[in-house]
Amino acid sequence: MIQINQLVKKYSSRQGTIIAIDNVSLNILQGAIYGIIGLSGAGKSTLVRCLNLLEKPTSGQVVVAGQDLTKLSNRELRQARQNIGMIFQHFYLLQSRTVAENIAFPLEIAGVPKKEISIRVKELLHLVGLEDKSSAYPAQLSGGQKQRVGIARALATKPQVLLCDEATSALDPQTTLSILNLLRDINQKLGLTIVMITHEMKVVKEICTDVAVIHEARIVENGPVESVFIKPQSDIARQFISTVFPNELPADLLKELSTHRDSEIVRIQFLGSRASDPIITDLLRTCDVRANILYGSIDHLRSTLFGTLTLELLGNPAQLKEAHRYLASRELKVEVIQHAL
Ligand SMILES: Nc1ncnc2c1ncn2[C@@H]1O[C@H](COP(=O)(O)OP(=O)(O)OP(=O)(O)O)[C@@H](O)[C@H]1O
Repeated sequence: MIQINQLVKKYSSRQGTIIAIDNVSLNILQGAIYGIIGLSGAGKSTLVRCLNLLEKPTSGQVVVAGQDLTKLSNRELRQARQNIGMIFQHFYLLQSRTVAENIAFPLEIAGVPKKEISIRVKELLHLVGLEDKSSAYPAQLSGGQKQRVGIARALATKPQVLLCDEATSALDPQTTLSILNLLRDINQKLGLTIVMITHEMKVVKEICTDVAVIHEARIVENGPVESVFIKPQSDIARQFISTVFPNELPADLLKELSTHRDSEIVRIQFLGSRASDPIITDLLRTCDVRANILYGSIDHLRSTLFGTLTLELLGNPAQLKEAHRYLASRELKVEVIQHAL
Protein backbone atom coordinates (compact mmCIF):
# COMPACT_ATOMS: atom_id res chain seq x y z
CA MET A 1 0.00 0.00 0.00
CA ILE A 2 2.87 2.39 0.86
CA GLN A 3 6.37 2.13 -0.57
CA ILE A 4 9.00 4.53 0.68
CA ASN A 5 12.10 4.37 -1.49
CA GLN A 6 15.42 5.93 -0.49
CA LEU A 7 13.72 8.86 1.16
CA VAL A 8 15.90 11.78 2.21
CA LYS A 9 14.77 14.96 3.95
CA LYS A 10 17.27 17.70 4.73
CA TYR A 11 16.60 21.01 6.46
CA SER A 12 18.83 24.02 6.06
CA SER A 13 19.36 26.16 9.12
CA ARG A 14 21.85 28.77 10.27
CA GLN A 15 23.78 25.98 12.01
CA GLY A 16 24.09 24.10 8.71
CA THR A 17 22.22 21.23 7.09
CA ILE A 18 20.20 18.83 9.25
CA ILE A 19 19.49 15.39 7.79
CA ALA A 20 16.13 14.51 9.37
CA ILE A 21 15.53 11.41 7.19
CA ASP A 22 18.54 9.58 5.82
CA ASN A 23 17.88 7.16 2.98
CA VAL A 24 14.83 5.42 4.43
CA SER A 25 13.10 2.61 2.50
CA LEU A 26 10.02 0.80 3.84
CA ASN A 27 7.24 -1.30 2.38
CA ILE A 28 3.93 -1.11 4.25
CA LEU A 29 1.39 -3.71 3.21
CA GLN A 30 -2.34 -3.09 2.86
CA GLY A 31 -4.18 -3.72 6.14
CA ALA A 32 -1.04 -3.45 8.30
CA ILE A 33 -0.88 -1.47 11.50
CA TYR A 34 2.69 -0.31 11.06
CA GLY A 35 4.46 1.24 14.04
CA ILE A 36 7.38 3.61 13.56
CA ILE A 37 9.11 4.08 16.90
CA GLY A 38 12.00 6.30 17.87
CA LEU A 39 13.34 8.67 20.48
CA SER A 40 12.65 12.39 20.39
CA GLY A 41 14.40 13.95 17.40
CA ALA A 42 14.86 10.61 15.60
CA GLY A 43 12.89 11.87 12.59
CA LYS A 44 9.46 10.27 13.15
CA SER A 45 7.29 13.34 12.54
CA THR A 46 9.31 14.32 9.49
CA LEU A 47 8.92 10.82 8.08
CA VAL A 48 5.15 10.68 8.59
CA ARG A 49 4.71 14.20 7.19
CA CYS A 50 6.63 13.07 4.08
CA LEU A 51 4.04 10.30 3.61
CA ASN A 52 1.35 12.80 2.61
CA LEU A 53 3.84 15.39 1.40
CA LEU A 54 3.06 17.89 4.16
CA GLU A 55 6.88 17.91 4.02
CA LYS A 56 8.41 17.75 0.57
CA PRO A 57 11.16 15.11 0.50
CA THR A 58 14.59 16.29 -0.63
CA SER A 59 14.87 13.09 -2.69
CA GLY A 60 13.35 9.64 -2.93
CA GLN A 61 9.89 8.30 -3.63
CA VAL A 62 6.67 7.98 -1.63
CA VAL A 63 4.27 5.66 -3.43
CA VAL A 64 0.76 5.36 -1.92
CA ALA A 65 -1.78 3.04 -3.56
CA GLY A 66 0.43 2.87 -6.65
CA GLN A 67 0.79 6.64 -7.06
CA ASP A 68 4.19 8.35 -6.61
CA LEU A 69 3.19 11.44 -4.62
CA THR A 70 6.45 13.24 -5.34
CA LYS A 71 5.53 13.39 -9.04
CA LEU A 72 2.05 14.90 -8.67
CA SER A 73 0.88 18.44 -9.46
CA ASN A 74 -0.67 20.42 -6.58
CA ARG A 75 -4.18 19.60 -7.82
CA GLU A 76 -3.41 15.87 -8.15
CA LEU A 77 -1.81 15.91 -4.70
CA ARG A 78 -4.94 17.45 -3.13
CA GLN A 79 -6.94 14.63 -4.70
CA ALA A 80 -4.46 11.95 -3.57
CA ARG A 81 -4.55 13.30 0.01
CA GLN A 82 -8.23 12.39 0.25
CA ASN A 83 -6.96 8.81 0.36
CA ILE A 84 -4.65 9.57 3.32
CA GLY A 85 -6.23 10.60 6.63
CA MET A 86 -4.16 11.93 9.50
CA ILE A 87 -4.59 12.36 13.25
CA PHE A 88 -2.35 14.28 15.61
CA GLN A 89 -1.26 14.36 19.26
CA HIS A 90 -3.00 17.71 19.82
CA PHE A 91 -6.12 16.90 17.75
CA TYR A 92 -6.27 20.30 15.93
CA LEU A 93 -10.06 20.58 16.03
CA LEU A 94 -11.79 23.80 14.97
CA GLN A 95 -12.96 25.29 18.26
CA SER A 96 -15.83 27.33 16.78
CA ARG A 97 -17.38 24.28 15.09
CA THR A 98 -19.40 21.53 16.72
CA VAL A 99 -18.30 17.89 16.64
CA ALA A 100 -20.54 17.20 13.61
CA GLU A 101 -19.27 20.33 11.83
CA ASN A 102 -15.64 19.36 12.48
CA ILE A 103 -16.26 15.93 10.96
CA ALA A 104 -18.09 17.50 8.01
CA PHE A 105 -15.25 19.92 7.28
CA PRO A 106 -13.13 17.77 4.88
CA LEU A 107 -16.31 16.74 3.05
CA GLU A 108 -17.31 20.41 2.54
CA ILE A 109 -13.85 21.11 1.13
CA ALA A 110 -14.19 18.10 -1.19
CA GLY A 111 -17.50 19.58 -2.46
CA VAL A 112 -19.72 16.73 -1.25
CA PRO A 113 -23.47 17.63 -1.35
CA LYS A 114 -25.00 18.62 2.03
CA LYS A 115 -27.39 15.67 2.20
CA GLU A 116 -24.58 13.17 1.67
CA ILE A 117 -22.45 14.96 4.26
CA SER A 118 -25.18 14.62 6.84
CA ILE A 119 -25.51 10.85 6.22
CA ARG A 120 -21.75 10.32 6.29
CA VAL A 121 -21.30 12.35 9.50
CA LYS A 122 -23.94 10.21 11.23
CA GLU A 123 -22.12 7.01 10.13
CA LEU A 124 -18.81 8.38 11.42
CA LEU A 125 -20.28 9.48 14.76
CA HIS A 126 -21.57 5.94 15.17
CA LEU A 127 -18.21 4.42 14.15
CA VAL A 128 -16.32 6.36 16.84
CA GLY A 129 -19.08 6.10 19.48
CA LEU A 130 -19.92 9.80 19.73
CA GLU A 131 -23.57 9.90 18.57
CA ASP A 132 -24.52 11.85 21.70
CA LYS A 133 -21.84 14.53 21.23
CA SER A 134 -22.82 15.67 17.76
CA SER A 135 -23.70 19.24 18.86
CA ALA A 136 -20.97 19.63 21.49
CA TYR A 137 -18.00 21.96 20.95
CA PRO A 138 -14.40 20.69 21.29
CA ALA A 139 -13.93 22.61 24.58
CA GLN A 140 -16.71 20.47 26.10
CA LEU A 141 -14.95 17.16 25.29
CA SER A 142 -12.37 15.02 27.09
CA GLY A 143 -9.04 14.27 25.40
CA GLY A 144 -10.22 10.82 24.33
CA GLN A 145 -13.43 12.23 22.86
CA LYS A 146 -11.44 14.90 20.98
CA GLN A 147 -9.26 12.19 19.46
CA ARG A 148 -12.40 10.26 18.45
CA VAL A 149 -13.54 13.38 16.58
CA GLY A 150 -10.07 13.57 15.02
CA ILE A 151 -10.39 9.96 13.85
CA ALA A 152 -13.90 10.50 12.44
CA ARG A 153 -12.74 13.64 10.59
CA ALA A 154 -9.69 11.80 9.22
CA LEU A 155 -11.92 8.99 7.92
CA ALA A 156 -14.57 11.29 6.41
CA THR A 157 -13.29 10.99 2.83
CA LYS A 158 -12.99 7.18 3.15
CA PRO A 159 -9.20 7.03 2.93
CA GLN A 160 -7.32 3.74 2.54
CA VAL A 161 -4.49 4.99 4.77
CA LEU A 162 -4.55 6.59 8.23
CA LEU A 163 -1.41 8.30 9.55
CA CYS A 164 -1.26 8.71 13.33
CA ASP A 165 1.37 11.11 14.69
CA GLU A 166 1.72 10.38 18.43
CA ALA A 167 -2.09 10.04 18.50
CA THR A 168 -2.23 8.80 22.09
CA SER A 169 0.70 10.68 23.63
CA ALA A 170 -1.54 13.34 25.23
CA LEU A 171 -3.91 10.75 26.75
CA ASP A 172 -3.93 8.86 30.06
CA PRO A 173 -3.23 5.08 29.95
CA GLN A 174 -6.90 4.05 30.10
CA THR A 175 -7.98 6.46 27.34
CA THR A 176 -4.92 5.44 25.30
CA LEU A 177 -6.13 1.83 25.40
CA SER A 178 -9.66 2.79 24.32
CA ILE A 179 -8.31 4.80 21.36
CA LEU A 180 -5.95 1.95 20.37
CA ASN A 181 -8.87 -0.50 20.54
CA LEU A 182 -10.92 1.82 18.33
CA LEU A 183 -8.07 2.02 15.79
CA ARG A 184 -7.74 -1.78 15.80
CA ASP A 185 -11.51 -2.16 15.23
CA ILE A 186 -11.44 0.30 12.36
CA ASN A 187 -8.42 -1.46 10.85
CA GLN A 188 -10.30 -4.77 10.94
CA LYS A 189 -13.72 -3.43 9.88
CA LEU A 190 -12.52 -1.20 7.04
CA GLY A 191 -9.25 -2.92 6.06
CA LEU A 192 -7.58 0.46 6.61
CA THR A 193 -3.77 0.61 6.55
CA ILE A 194 -2.56 2.46 9.66
CA VAL A 195 0.85 4.02 10.25
CA MET A 196 1.47 4.78 13.93
CA ILE A 197 4.29 7.16 14.82
CA THR A 198 5.15 6.78 18.49
CA HIS A 199 7.87 6.95 21.12
CA GLU A 200 5.99 4.44 23.31
CA MET A 201 6.58 0.72 22.90
CA LYS A 202 3.29 -0.02 24.66
CA VAL A 203 1.46 1.36 21.59
CA VAL A 204 3.41 -1.03 19.35
CA LYS A 205 2.83 -3.92 21.77
CA GLU A 206 -0.92 -3.34 21.87
CA ILE A 207 -1.87 -3.06 18.22
CA CYS A 208 0.93 -3.01 15.66
CA THR A 209 1.44 -5.88 13.22
CA ASP A 210 4.83 -4.56 12.09
CA VAL A 211 7.36 -2.11 13.47
CA ALA A 212 10.29 -0.06 12.22
CA VAL A 213 12.76 1.43 14.67
CA ILE A 214 14.11 4.80 13.59
CA HIS A 215 17.27 6.16 15.17
CA GLU A 216 19.19 9.27 14.17
CA ALA A 217 17.25 9.59 10.89
CA ARG A 218 17.76 5.95 9.80
CA ILE A 219 15.72 2.77 10.10
CA VAL A 220 17.89 0.50 12.24
CA GLU A 221 15.55 -2.50 12.06
CA ASN A 222 12.05 -3.45 10.99
CA GLY A 223 9.81 -6.46 10.63
CA PRO A 224 6.77 -8.21 12.09
CA VAL A 225 6.30 -7.19 15.73
CA GLU A 226 6.77 -10.76 17.04
CA SER A 227 10.17 -11.11 15.28
CA VAL A 228 11.46 -7.78 16.51
CA PHE A 229 10.37 -8.48 20.10
CA ILE A 230 11.81 -12.00 20.20
CA LYS A 231 15.04 -11.17 18.32
CA PRO A 232 15.85 -7.44 18.45
CA GLN A 233 18.92 -6.56 16.39
CA SER A 234 19.76 -3.13 17.78
CA ASP A 235 20.46 -1.72 21.25
CA ILE A 236 17.78 0.89 20.74
CA ALA A 237 15.14 -1.77 19.98
CA ARG A 238 16.24 -3.70 23.08
CA GLN A 239 15.85 -0.51 25.13
CA PHE A 240 12.34 0.08 23.81
CA ILE A 241 11.34 -3.55 24.48
CA SER A 242 12.63 -3.34 28.05
CA THR A 243 10.14 -0.50 28.70
CA VAL A 244 7.25 -2.94 28.26
CA PHE A 245 8.94 -6.21 29.23
CA PRO A 246 11.49 -5.24 31.89
CA ASN A 247 13.66 -8.29 32.55
CA GLU A 248 16.93 -6.98 33.93
CA LEU A 249 18.06 -8.62 37.18
CA PRO A 250 19.25 -6.34 39.99
CA ALA A 251 23.06 -5.89 39.78
CA ASP A 252 23.66 -7.01 43.39
CA LEU A 253 21.77 -10.27 42.76
CA LEU A 254 23.79 -10.92 39.58
CA LYS A 255 27.00 -10.32 41.54
CA GLU A 256 25.98 -12.75 44.25
CA LEU A 257 24.93 -15.39 41.70
CA SER A 258 28.24 -15.00 39.88
CA THR A 259 29.99 -16.61 42.89
CA HIS A 260 27.92 -19.83 42.59
CA ARG A 261 29.78 -22.80 41.14
CA ASP A 262 28.25 -24.94 38.37
CA SER A 263 25.56 -22.35 37.82
CA GLU A 264 24.56 -20.35 34.78
CA ILE A 265 21.83 -17.81 34.23
CA VAL A 266 19.63 -18.14 31.17
CA ARG A 267 16.73 -16.10 29.80
CA ILE A 268 14.08 -18.10 27.96
CA GLN A 269 11.50 -16.39 25.77
CA PHE A 270 8.44 -17.94 24.20
CA LEU A 271 5.56 -16.91 22.00
CA GLY A 272 2.02 -18.10 21.51
CA SER A 273 1.04 -21.65 22.46
CA ARG A 274 4.52 -22.34 23.93
CA ALA A 275 3.46 -20.01 26.77
CA SER A 276 1.15 -22.65 28.18
CA ASP A 277 3.75 -25.47 28.12
CA PRO A 278 5.09 -26.69 31.50
CA ILE A 279 8.66 -25.89 30.47
CA ILE A 280 10.34 -26.06 33.87
CA THR A 281 8.74 -29.32 34.92
CA ASP A 282 9.66 -30.92 31.59
CA LEU A 283 13.20 -29.54 31.76
CA LEU A 284 13.81 -30.89 35.27
CA ARG A 285 12.25 -34.26 34.42
CA THR A 286 14.23 -34.66 31.23
CA CYS A 287 17.61 -33.28 32.33
CA ASP A 288 19.48 -33.77 35.54
CA VAL A 289 19.69 -30.10 36.45
CA ARG A 290 18.18 -27.94 39.17
CA ALA A 291 16.54 -24.59 38.45
CA ASN A 292 16.10 -21.47 40.48
CA ILE A 293 13.45 -19.10 39.07
CA LEU A 294 14.77 -15.54 39.19
CA TYR A 295 12.20 -13.68 37.07
CA GLY A 296 9.12 -14.50 35.05
CA SER A 297 6.49 -12.55 33.16
CA ILE A 298 3.78 -13.28 30.67
CA ASP A 299 1.83 -10.71 28.71
CA HIS A 300 0.23 -10.08 25.35
CA LEU A 301 1.94 -8.92 22.21
CA ARG A 302 -1.22 -7.87 20.36
CA SER A 303 -3.25 -11.06 20.79
CA THR A 304 -0.24 -13.39 21.04
CA LEU A 305 1.13 -14.45 24.42
CA PHE A 306 4.75 -13.44 25.01
CA GLY A 307 6.64 -14.78 28.00
CA THR A 308 10.05 -14.39 29.59
CA LEU A 309 11.59 -16.61 32.21
CA THR A 310 15.01 -16.05 33.77
CA LEU A 311 16.48 -19.09 35.49
CA GLU A 312 19.61 -20.05 37.33
CA LEU A 313 20.43 -23.55 36.09
CA LEU A 314 22.57 -25.64 38.41
CA GLY A 315 24.50 -28.66 37.20
CA ASN A 316 27.90 -29.82 35.93
CA PRO A 317 28.98 -28.81 32.38
CA ALA A 318 27.55 -31.99 30.81
CA GLN A 319 24.19 -31.52 32.56
CA LEU A 320 24.01 -27.86 31.53
CA LYS A 321 24.80 -28.85 27.94
CA GLU A 322 22.01 -31.39 28.04
CA ALA A 323 19.60 -28.70 29.35
CA HIS A 324 20.51 -26.44 26.41
CA ARG A 325 19.96 -29.29 23.98
CA TYR A 326 16.54 -29.89 25.50
CA LEU A 327 15.51 -26.21 25.39
CA ALA A 328 16.69 -25.92 21.77
CA SER A 329 14.56 -28.96 20.87
CA ARG A 330 11.52 -27.10 22.24
CA GLU A 331 12.25 -24.19 19.85
CA LEU A 332 12.53 -21.67 22.66
CA LYS A 333 14.75 -18.61 22.43
CA VAL A 334 17.48 -19.09 25.01
CA GLU A 335 20.07 -16.50 25.93
CA VAL A 336 22.89 -17.12 28.42
CA ILE A 337 23.17 -14.03 30.61
CA GLN A 338 25.93 -15.38 32.86
CA HIS A 339 28.08 -18.39 32.03
CA ALA A 340 29.06 -21.08 34.54
CA LEU A 341 32.39 -20.57 36.32
N1 LIG B 1 11.31 22.58 10.03
C1 LIG B 1 12.50 22.17 10.49
N2 LIG B 1 13.60 22.91 10.31
C2 LIG B 1 14.81 22.48 10.75
N3 LIG B 1 15.01 21.31 11.40
C3 LIG B 1 13.94 20.52 11.61
C4 LIG B 1 12.62 20.91 11.18
N4 LIG B 1 11.75 19.93 11.53
C5 LIG B 1 12.48 18.98 12.16
N5 LIG B 1 13.80 19.33 12.19
C6 LIG B 1 14.91 18.55 12.77
O1 LIG B 1 14.85 17.24 12.20
C7 LIG B 1 15.15 16.24 13.17
C8 LIG B 1 14.00 15.26 13.27
O2 LIG B 1 12.85 15.94 13.82
P1 LIG B 1 11.43 15.25 14.00
O3 LIG B 1 10.50 16.27 14.55
O4 LIG B 1 11.07 14.57 12.75
O5 LIG B 1 11.78 14.15 15.11
P2 LIG B 1 10.78 13.29 16.00
O6 LIG B 1 11.36 11.94 16.04
O7 LIG B 1 9.40 13.44 15.50
O8 LIG B 1 10.92 14.00 17.41
P3 LIG B 1 9.78 14.37 18.49
O9 LIG B 1 9.24 13.05 18.99
O10 LIG B 1 10.52 15.12 19.53
O11 LIG B 1 8.76 15.19 17.77
C9 LIG B 1 15.45 16.99 14.47
O12 LIG B 1 16.84 17.17 14.56
C10 LIG B 1 14.76 18.32 14.28
O13 LIG B 1 15.40 19.32 15.02
